[in-house]
This record gives sequence, C-alpha cells and structure tokens, in this order.
Amino acid sequence: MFIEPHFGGIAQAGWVEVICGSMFSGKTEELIRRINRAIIAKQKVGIFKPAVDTRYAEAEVVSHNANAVVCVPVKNAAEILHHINEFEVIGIDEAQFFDLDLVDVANKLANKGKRVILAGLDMDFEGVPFGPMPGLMATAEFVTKVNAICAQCGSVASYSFRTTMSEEQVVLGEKDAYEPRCRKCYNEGMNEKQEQHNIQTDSQ
Ligand SMILES: Nc1ncnc2c1ncn2[C@@H]1O[C@H](COP(=O)(O)OP(=O)(O)O)[C@@H](O)[C@H]1O
Ligand SMILES: Cc1cn([C@H]2C[C@H](O)[C@@H](COP(=O)(O)O)O2)c(=O)[nH]c1=O
Ligand SMILES: [Zn+2]
Repeated sequence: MFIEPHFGGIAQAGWVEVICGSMFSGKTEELIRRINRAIIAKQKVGIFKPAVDTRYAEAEVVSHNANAVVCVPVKNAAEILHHINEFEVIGIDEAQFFDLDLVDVANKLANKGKRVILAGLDMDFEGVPFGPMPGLMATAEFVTKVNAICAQCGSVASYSFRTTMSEEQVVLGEKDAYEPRCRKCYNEGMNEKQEQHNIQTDSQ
C-alpha cells in the first residue's frame, strides 16, 4: 500500500506519483483512495481527466466497482495549468489519453510544489507503451504498478486484451471489449487473432 511521503523540512516540495497497470487492475480505486486521504488531511484537491473519456460520466472519475469522485474534464494537458492555483494536490485519471505535453505539465506542477498523482494504462491492447505514460513513469518520484486477475486462468494479469478486432489505439470500452490477461493468455489470444486475420485476408 502506498503511504504518503513526508518531505518534512523542505518547504513547498512537490512530487509526481504514477499508478499504472492493465485495465481492471485497480488504478482508479487507488487514485480515489489517495485523493480521499488528501481530503481527510484537509488539503485542497483538484481532479482532472481527458474529456475524451465519457464512459461512465462526463465530470466524474469512476472505478469499475462504482467508486466515484467529481472531476474537471479537460481537452488537453496544457489546459490543466489553467485550473491549478488553488490546489495543493492534483489527481489525473486516464493519463494515457493525454498528449505528450502531460509529462512537462506534471513536472511543472511538481516544481511549483504540488503533489501530482496520475493513473493510467502503461500499455495499449497491442502491448505497446501508451501515450505519455513511459515519460511520466521515468520522471516520477513514485511509480506503483498494480495488476488485475487474468479473466482466462486466474493468474496475475498485466495486459489488456481487446476481444474485438478493432485496430485503432483508442477505443473506449469495458468488459464488452476488453479483458485483463496474464502474459501467457494474452500471447495465446494475440496468436489466435493473427490466425483469424490471416484467414480473413486469404479468403478475400
Ligand atoms: N479480472 C479482474 N481483476 C481484478 N479486478 C476486477 C476484475 N474484473 C472486475 N474487477 C473489478 O475492478 C475493480 C478495479 O476497478 P478500477 O479501479 O476502475 O480499475 P482500473 O482503473 O485499473 O481499470 C476491482 O476492485 C474489481 O472490483
Ligand atoms: C487497452 C486499451 C484501452 N483503451 C480504453 C478502454 C477504456 O475506455 C480505457 C481504460 O480504462 P481503465 O480505467 O484502465 O479500465 O482505455 C483504449 O482506448 N485502448 C487500448 O489499447
Ligand atoms: Zn491467464
């Protein structure tokens, strides 16, 4: 469990925390847990998400088990900077959907003394590092990787397997389109998809 650091004597020290992992691994739950603890500590908290993520609610961060906190949807990373003066702690969900400027924005906020907590998918459905996540993970003081349970075999899952044949990187969805899988079950699924794709192209 992540316990908030205390940089005691250092006035106004900021830092960056990243919570990453596959879908259903508990990223949003962990973000909400940290945010609630900051609220209990009477800190001023601002929460943001990319406006593109309209899955459960437009102005809420919602976990798969229906925990929710109010947030501000923003169109791009730079827009976060317009809102931050009053906040000591900044939470950002679905960080993978932001542009690469999010790395600079997070570090600017930390340099101003803010605690910045970001949650996002480390890999897309193809197993490729997603958007600004690698840059965030490299520059953060604290990185927490959480895992789900493989929907096929019950082992530890760190991949998000897309169960449909869409090929775009961004396809919003839930259990209708994705399942968390362990490495072995993910690789098996990707091989099956490749075979299916080959059969389709051969028959054309
Ligand atoms: N296969 C699974 N493995 C782990 N948790 C799952 C799974 N399927 C559903 N869940 C639910 O998803 C919750 C995590 O949701 P959430 O924090 O929104 O995940 P994330 O933001 O990483 O997608 C778990 O507490 C659990 O209730
Ligand atoms: C793997 C993958 C996921 N997405 C989408 C699907 C969901 O809308 C979000 C992830 O949400 P969660 O809070 O982590 O469950 O991202 C995508 O667009 N592309 C992908 O490759
Ligand atoms: Zn598995």
